[in-house]
Amino acid sequence: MLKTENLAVGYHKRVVVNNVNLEVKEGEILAIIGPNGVGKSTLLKCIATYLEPIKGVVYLNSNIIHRLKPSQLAKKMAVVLTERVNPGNLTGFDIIAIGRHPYTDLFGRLSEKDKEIIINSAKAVNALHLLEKNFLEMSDGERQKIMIARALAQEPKVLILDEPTSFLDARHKIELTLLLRKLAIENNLAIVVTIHDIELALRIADKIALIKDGKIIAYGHPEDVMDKETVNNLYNIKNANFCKEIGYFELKNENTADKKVFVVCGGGSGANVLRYLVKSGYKIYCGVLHENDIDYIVAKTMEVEIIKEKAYQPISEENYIKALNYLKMCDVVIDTNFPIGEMNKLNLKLIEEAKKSNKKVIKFNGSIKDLKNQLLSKLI
Ligand SMILES: Nc1ncnc2c1ncn2[C@@H]1O[C@H](COP(=O)(O)OP(=O)(O)OP(=O)(O)O)[C@@H](O)[C@H]1O
Repeated sequence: MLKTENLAVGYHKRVVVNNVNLEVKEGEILAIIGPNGVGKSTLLKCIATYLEPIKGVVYLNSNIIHRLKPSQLAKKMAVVLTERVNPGNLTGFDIIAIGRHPYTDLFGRLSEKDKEIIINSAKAVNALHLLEKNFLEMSDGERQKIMIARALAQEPKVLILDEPTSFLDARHKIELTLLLRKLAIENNLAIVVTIHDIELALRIADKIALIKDGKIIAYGHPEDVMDKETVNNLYNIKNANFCKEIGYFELKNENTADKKVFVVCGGGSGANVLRYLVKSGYKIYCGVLHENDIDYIVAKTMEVEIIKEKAYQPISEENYIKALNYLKMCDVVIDTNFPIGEMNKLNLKLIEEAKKSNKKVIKFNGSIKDLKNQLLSKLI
């Protein structure tokens, strides 16, 4: 459907992104990701024909897109840019109606069919209630919906969006990304979108292109492309790690509080405790964790000291001894109500050992507030 071939984009012959070879088909979402200023919008503007390529070609089906007449292109491609627009005293309906311009007569008169399409476009983005509302009186999320409805009213095959989530709160971000997914599937649209939120990108995109240093450094299915090294390298991240399995960032465990905490966890009982401790700067040691355990994945992403056990294997005596040595080094032990089964009953023994040797043991009751107070009282 839409394809770039050896494309170089930029301004006044200064190349910003070189050698771009991307493709997006009907029903697919391609997300373009990268740090500020790398050229995501420039690439998008070239694909949308607002900029001529410095080199290479953009194809829409088999047509060279920059050779299509604007009137031909408007029926095939719609573009939603980031810039906040000030259209004057227009309602939601009026703005969406602009999307019908490629189809209306010289005087811009709307037919009954045009009106029906405008209403259906508003419906598709859940914005029927905004048709009568003045655009200038809408919230950012409402405006974004209307701008997308305007694009839909063009009845395009390709939808190009530049940072559509940038002004939106968490709920509207999720709503909008789900909407894009729905549009790709139900309207069979090919969607190209730049997006800063890589956690959302991972969840909605079929393909992802990562831009850095003037080129595409990775391209493919997000699940394949976005591993810790690639994402950390993309953003030069030093104090956090991207977790491929879960698709989000965790802060790294850096010992700034000069206190060592031993956490016995498993099956997710420790994830929030670990997050709190990392934020607070404690040096963290974990008991033995199975390598397929959710707490293992979280702790590993944080670069916490862990003793790893093979999946589905009972904890070995050797690992138990290692854990005991860690435990001795720590100022306090946290028991997170981890699940105790045959596989990890030695972790329970660790808690007993800690109590026997008069270590300070905190039983986590689910409240981080209580944990904080107990830590403060036990560690002073
Ligand atoms: N109209 C222009 N003329 C000349 N240079 C420009 C123009 N617009 C952008 N640039 C430059 O091109 C480079 C890429 O900018 P672009 O806006 O494409 O980056 P971006 O990846 O979209 O950034 P952001 O994430 O901050 O939106 C930057 O160095 C920018 O200064």
